[in-house]
Amino acid sequence: MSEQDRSLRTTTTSAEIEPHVFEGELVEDASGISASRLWRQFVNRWQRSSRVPAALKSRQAAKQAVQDATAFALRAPWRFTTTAGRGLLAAVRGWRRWVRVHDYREAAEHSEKLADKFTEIRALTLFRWKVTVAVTITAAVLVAVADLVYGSAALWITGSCCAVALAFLGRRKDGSPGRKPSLSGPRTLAWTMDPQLLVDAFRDAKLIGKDESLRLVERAAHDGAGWAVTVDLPATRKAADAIKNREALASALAVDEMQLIVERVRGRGGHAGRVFLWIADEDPYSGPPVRFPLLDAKRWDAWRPIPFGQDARNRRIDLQLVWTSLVVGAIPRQGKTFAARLPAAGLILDPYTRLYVFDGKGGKDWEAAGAVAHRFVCGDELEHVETVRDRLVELVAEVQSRFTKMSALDDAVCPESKITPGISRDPELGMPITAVIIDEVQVYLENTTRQDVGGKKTTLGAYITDLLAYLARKGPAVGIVVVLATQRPDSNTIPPRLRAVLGSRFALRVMDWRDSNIVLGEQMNTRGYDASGLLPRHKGVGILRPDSESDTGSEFLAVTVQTYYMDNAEWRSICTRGRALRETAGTLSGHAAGDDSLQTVDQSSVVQALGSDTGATGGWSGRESLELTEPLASVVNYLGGDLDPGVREFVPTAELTETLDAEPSTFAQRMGELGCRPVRHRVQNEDGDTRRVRGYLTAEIRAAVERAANDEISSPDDGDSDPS
Ligand SMILES: Nc1ncnc2c1ncn2[C@@H]1O[C@H](COP(=O)(O)OP(=O)(O)OP(=O)(O)O)[C@@H](O)[C@H]1O
Repeated sequence: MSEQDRSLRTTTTSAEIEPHVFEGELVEDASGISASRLWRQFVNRWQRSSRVPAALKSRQAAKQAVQDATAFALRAPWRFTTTAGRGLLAAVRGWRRWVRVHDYREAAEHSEKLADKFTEIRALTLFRWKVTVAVTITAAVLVAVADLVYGSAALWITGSCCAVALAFLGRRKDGSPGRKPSLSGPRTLAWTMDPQLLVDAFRDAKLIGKDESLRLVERAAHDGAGWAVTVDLPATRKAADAIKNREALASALAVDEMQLIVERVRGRGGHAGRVFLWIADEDPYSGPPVRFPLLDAKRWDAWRPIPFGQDARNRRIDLQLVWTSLVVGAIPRQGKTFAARLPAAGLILDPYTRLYVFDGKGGKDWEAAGAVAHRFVCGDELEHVETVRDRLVELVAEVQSRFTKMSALDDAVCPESKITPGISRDPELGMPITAVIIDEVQVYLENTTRQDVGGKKTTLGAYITDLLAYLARKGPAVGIVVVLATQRPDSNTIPPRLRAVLGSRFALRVMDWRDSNIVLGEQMNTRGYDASGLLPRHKGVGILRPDSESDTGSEFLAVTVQTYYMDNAEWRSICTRGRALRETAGTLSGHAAGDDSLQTVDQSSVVQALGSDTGATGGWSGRESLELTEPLASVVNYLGGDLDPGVREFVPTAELTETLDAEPSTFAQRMGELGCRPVRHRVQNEDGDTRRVRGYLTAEIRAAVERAANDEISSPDDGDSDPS
């Protein structure tokens, strides 16, 4: 058989056999394979199992685990203690929130119903305190009993259980590393429940130091439309500073400063460090205007304080007019005219009162007063300004004649050389309470028409200023009341010589603190009273500084007042009523009675009166025309004739600062800049004792004025610049 045949056969054979060969697996010997296979399977599963701890999966991991376990064991006591401590803190905090009914209170605060819920909250707080005390006592008794029965083991077990529970409570949770930051909720009233917050607020406002605290004289209580609390400051702190820093305190308490009233508690039960706080629930001046109470009065007595407005706590604020004068200052449209018409209305309703009404605006605002006024001028033309001047000259002459008349009166009728209600109503004496009411007084004070007064050249405006200053200074004793309103309360419009003698001040909103100080008095902004901070929407709201010298001098330095509201129709009806009252009493006179004739007046005696008092002519006070700088101008104005050589040698600093209402250190500094140095001088008091006081020699003041005349003193700026 050939090679080819063999190959063909093989091919053929294999082709024949192939269909009978099946797929198969090569199987090793069974006994040798299974043990190693099982081990590998086990190792495989052990390594991959998530249930087997990593530390047991490799030798290296086990070593690391042992190291970690050792470290953990060493750190465990410390960690347990801190965790339990954290738990204790959390527990105390939780208990505090619970016992103070925090959740309920917050809900009430959010819905602004805290005031309504106050009693409920207080009752619940008390109840929870009782529960706390009961639980504490019970727990203590149980532990004591357990200790007696089972020995100290019971204490250890209880302590351990508590520690574990606290540790559990204080454990760190993912995403809560330590204290949770919280969004601040309304903190406005939180202090009412927690006095500590009040202490914090005083600290934040820098009214007390870090280590100082407050003493709560009375717990916070809801009073009217706000919360009231009385506190005692630490011994080194003054209530006046709290009043001064009202804004900072308002910020610390998270309220608008308009809502916060800070008052010093005076008189019985009060002292220099006792502060009364009242926080209004909402803007106290946002409500509707309050009706003027005298609208319903048939008549009024000018000697009685006249209702003027309400403070934030809705307390009525009255204005005493007899013995004093009033200036109202504000930017336009804030309620100046409306405010000035309130005292005018009170005076109109007294038929024994005589009125001089001058309206520099010339509108309808005062028109109705023409029916009742003894003298009435409405307009800003030169003829009007001249008429105002003539009427004031007439009145100055009358003041002189009243003094003469009063000096001749019997002691029984006139005991104190001051007008009395009896004198003012006696038709035979002819000395009724006489009010000079001038709206937009700047129209008259700023008139620059040249005027010759007693041979001295001056302006019409300056002359009117002198006349008004005389009336405001000398007039109150004989029943003259000056009420001025101006929309330009700057130092050029109301010169210091006039400003210094105006007793009561009312500042509605003004442009800045300087203007506010011009109306309210020097340094008033640094004492916490700044009318530039009043809001434009608060029409008729202003800061009232009543005359501290008047007999009814109030206990507060100044107060924010919302004036009563009297619309034009009501004002007209008051004027009509005033006229009817005068007709009945037979006191209708002058313009209202159709008599506008000018009285003949001895001009030279008027000039002389002004010269010896306000200094329009001659005398040392006449040096005001030099445009003296402050405070020299006010000093010269105040001392007047006392500055003449040989009259008065020395004037105490305290007298000047008190009279001029100046801050002593600033006053001394400015006087020093003007070359006046204080000296110590012996003065005799009323008891005849002598003592040494600081003050100024009038010769020094004269010298400073002389230097001003010689232009040795720089600027004539008499602005109320405030160092603050
Ligand atoms: N007590 C008040 N309560 C509410 N609104 C008031 C009060 N007083 C005045 N107003 C309102 O303020 C507005 C301005 O008042 P007023 O005319 O007295 O301002 P003014 O300061 O005299 O303005 P001007 O300088 O232009 O004369 C008035 O229209 C009045 O409605």
